[in-house]
Amino acid sequence: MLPEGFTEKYQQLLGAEAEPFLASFQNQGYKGFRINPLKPNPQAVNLDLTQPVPMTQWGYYGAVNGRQVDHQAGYVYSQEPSAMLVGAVAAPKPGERVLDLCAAPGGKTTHLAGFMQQQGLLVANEIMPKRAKILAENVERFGIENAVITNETPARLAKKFVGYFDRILVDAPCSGEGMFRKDPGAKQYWTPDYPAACAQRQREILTETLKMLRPGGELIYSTCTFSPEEDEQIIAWLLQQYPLSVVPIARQAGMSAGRPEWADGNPELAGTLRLFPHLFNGEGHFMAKLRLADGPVVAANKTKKQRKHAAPALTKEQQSLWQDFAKTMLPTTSFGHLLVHRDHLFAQPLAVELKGLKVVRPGLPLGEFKRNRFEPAYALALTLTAAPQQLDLTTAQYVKYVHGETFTTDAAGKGWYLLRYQNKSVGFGKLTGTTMKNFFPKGLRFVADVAE
Ligand SMILES: C[S@@+](CC[C@H](N)C(=O)[O-])C[C@H]1O[C@@H](n2cnc3c(N)ncnc32)[C@H](O)[C@@H]1O
Repeated sequence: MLPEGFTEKYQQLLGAEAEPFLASFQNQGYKGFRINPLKPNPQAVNLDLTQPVPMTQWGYYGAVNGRQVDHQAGYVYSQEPSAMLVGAVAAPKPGERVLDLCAAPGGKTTHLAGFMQQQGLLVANEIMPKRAKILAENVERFGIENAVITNETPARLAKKFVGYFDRILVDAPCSGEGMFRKDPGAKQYWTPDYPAACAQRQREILTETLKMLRPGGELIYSTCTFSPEEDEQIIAWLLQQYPLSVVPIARQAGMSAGRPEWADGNPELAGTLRLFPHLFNGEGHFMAKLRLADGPVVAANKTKKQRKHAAPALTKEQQSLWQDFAKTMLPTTSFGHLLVHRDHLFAQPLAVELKGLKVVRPGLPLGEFKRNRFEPAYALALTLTAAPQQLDLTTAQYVKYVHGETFTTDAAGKGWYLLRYQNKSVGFGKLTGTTMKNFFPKGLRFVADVAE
């Protein structure tokens, strides 16, 4: 059942089209997934790749099994098909400075990273601590090297990153009307006043966002709701408040233009994109792309520019432990800016000043210094395609590994091994004699489903 007031609202807005629109809520939704272009042979997955999602380079219709190696090794991300168009519209270029402001659980972040090809800086932020942790796990799984993950409010980020980003995605918290079919729980919050309350929060978020966008940069705004208050009316407000212009989004069959008449009539609004579930094989979504005019940075007086950043140096001992590991285990030893935080070693793609911010991960985790040894991070393993010392696991060994068990092997060497299964890097192990010690992260252990 749809919430009271919802049906009447859309009957009024959509007229004759309301009937098929409302009827679509009775149908089953669509499942989708994206393959990961950051991995070698991204197509090498045990999934059907015959039904691509239109306009998305790496998106397909179908369901992912979270207990199989394709998921564990970060070859796939399960994502609702309409949501994939947001990343496709944002399409950052390698080398850009990109902010994904409302990023958890990471559907768009992982998509943006695919475009960036490990080059430039991707700051993925999430305000809710628990969700930020899930975001970090997905970034890790996807093997993303150039991401910094923060757990901040937009206002606090805006103080640090004045006019800094080339591209910002605001996948805004919204009334979620487009998810009523996929997630019936989303209906419970809806009242006729809810969209206006969400719109107020969206304007607050966007006010901070604009301070962080460089002149000439692009803002991508998206919601998973149909409500004009949170969609066209937000874009109309942005166009009134700031020197922004709409970059029209190309449409394919089943995709609809934004409705200027649902806001202030500004014809530019027709360049935004709507996805309706009765016209497109996916859930409800709205997205817009806006360009900030060249000129001064939009910023409040009290904000500070990013300062030159001196990363905390490694001690001599740390340097030698890291170099010993890198020399024997890594194909390259150039990892951007190295920094140590509480005995953990990270590589930052660009030197970024994060002092005072709640940081979940300041760059790619490389490992941890423990007494007189270095223990490599799981995240590092998932970025590697090969290592001088590596072992192809049998199915039985893989099952044991992701379950957290040791296993025996007759491999000849000793010490760290990059473990691989079905040609995918799945983690690190450490060989002593014939026993491979398990370094699969405790919190991620699972019972693998290896039945094909
Ligand atoms: C639509 S979801 C993001 C989905 C994500 N982009 C993805 O593709 O996986 C919106 C996010 O905004 C966060 N959020 C809620 N209130 C916020 C606020 N005031 N400022 C910034 N983010 C907020 C929510 O916790 C939520 O994770």
